[in-house]
Amino acid sequence: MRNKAGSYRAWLSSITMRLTMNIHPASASFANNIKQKSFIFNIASCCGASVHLVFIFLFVYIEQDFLAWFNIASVLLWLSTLYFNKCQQHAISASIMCGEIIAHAFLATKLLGADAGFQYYLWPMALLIVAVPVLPTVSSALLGITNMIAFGVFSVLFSQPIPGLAPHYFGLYIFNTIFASVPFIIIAAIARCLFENQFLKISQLAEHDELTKLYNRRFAQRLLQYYFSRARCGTKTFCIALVDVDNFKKINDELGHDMGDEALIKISHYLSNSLREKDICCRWGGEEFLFVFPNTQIEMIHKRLEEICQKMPKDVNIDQWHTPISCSFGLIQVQEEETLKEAFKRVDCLLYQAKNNGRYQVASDHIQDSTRCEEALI
Ligand SMILES: Nc1nc2c(ncn2[C@@H]2O[C@H](COP(=O)(O)OP(=O)(O)OP(=O)(O)O)[C@@H](O)[C@H]2O)c(=O)[nH]1
Repeated sequence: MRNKAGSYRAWLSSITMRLTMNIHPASASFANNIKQKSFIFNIASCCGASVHLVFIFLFVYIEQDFLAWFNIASVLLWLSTLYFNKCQQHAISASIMCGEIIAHAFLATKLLGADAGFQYYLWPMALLIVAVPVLPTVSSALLGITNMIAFGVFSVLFSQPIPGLAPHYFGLYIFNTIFASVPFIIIAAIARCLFENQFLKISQLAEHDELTKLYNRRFAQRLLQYYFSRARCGTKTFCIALVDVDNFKKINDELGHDMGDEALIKISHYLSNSLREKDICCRWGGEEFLFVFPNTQIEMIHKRLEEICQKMPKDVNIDQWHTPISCSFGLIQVQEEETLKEAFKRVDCLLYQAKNNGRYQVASDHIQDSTRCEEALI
């Protein structure tokens, strides 16, 4: 019972933490976020100020002087939000916009009736406040709900048409529904684009190695799981190769770690550029790389790797380093029913054998047999 209450409290506190969480200024995405918020809010400020400017003429035309004067103040308020956007005070901007929209919807529906449709502006405002993270999640959700409650209340409270306005209702309704729905769609589309963009950037960061820009080990593991599950169905054969730079420690020791990094970048470029488009090159860790060759037979890949291996000392040149740069390769064709662990044991074993036999060569189960290789490990 106590355990249940404890886990409930932990769940509640984790939810509360998430809901009230703000982006920390030290976060890498902070600068990017600020730019995107400013972009959306500047669009909102400009749209808001322009629509309210049009309202002034509209209210003069239908002889609603009080609303026309009110809208002069509204235009100034919306323009003032541009200043707050510039100062990165988006929460203040959002509060001003929200307050103005609620007050405007209240006055316009009270004086002109809900049939004029001025309450529809509460919808895009609710979307803006909830979709763009300028306020903590709880506060923005509460403001969004407030907008929706206001929409319902105004629609019901002021549902009686105002007798003198009957000829204007159709025009006002069309005008308001268009001018309220266009920002709604624009905000939703921008939020979607930004979300997709961020997601892409985060995936790039999560799947790529910082130094070489190749796919990293996390990605490689997911990729292998995918190919192993396909291979288990018996239709698709694939090969994997483990590649290790020979005597890399010497480069680090003699030229320093920074030059070692430079060398790793050049080696990774050479290796990845030597593969076909459908093959995948990942940095497995340190000076080790993993190749995945989908839907391929080992005979062909073996020849290809021999070529890559042979050409490497000529094609990879590092300043101040006159010893030829080379790699050793272990290559296997993954067998049906073989597990990832078993396949890695085999390929690792072949790489070990290539190293043991003098480096700068390809050891493959197409030529070597893996029993001999396992013996070499003992
Ligand atoms: N500069 C740099 N060095 C790295 C990086 N990752 C691993 N290393 C270095 O790579 C070297 C690997 O050394 P070893 O495992 O002894 O292998 P090796 O010298 O290449 O010798 P063999 O593999 O036996 O041919 C170590 O000196 C690591 O510090 C990196 O990201 N940058």
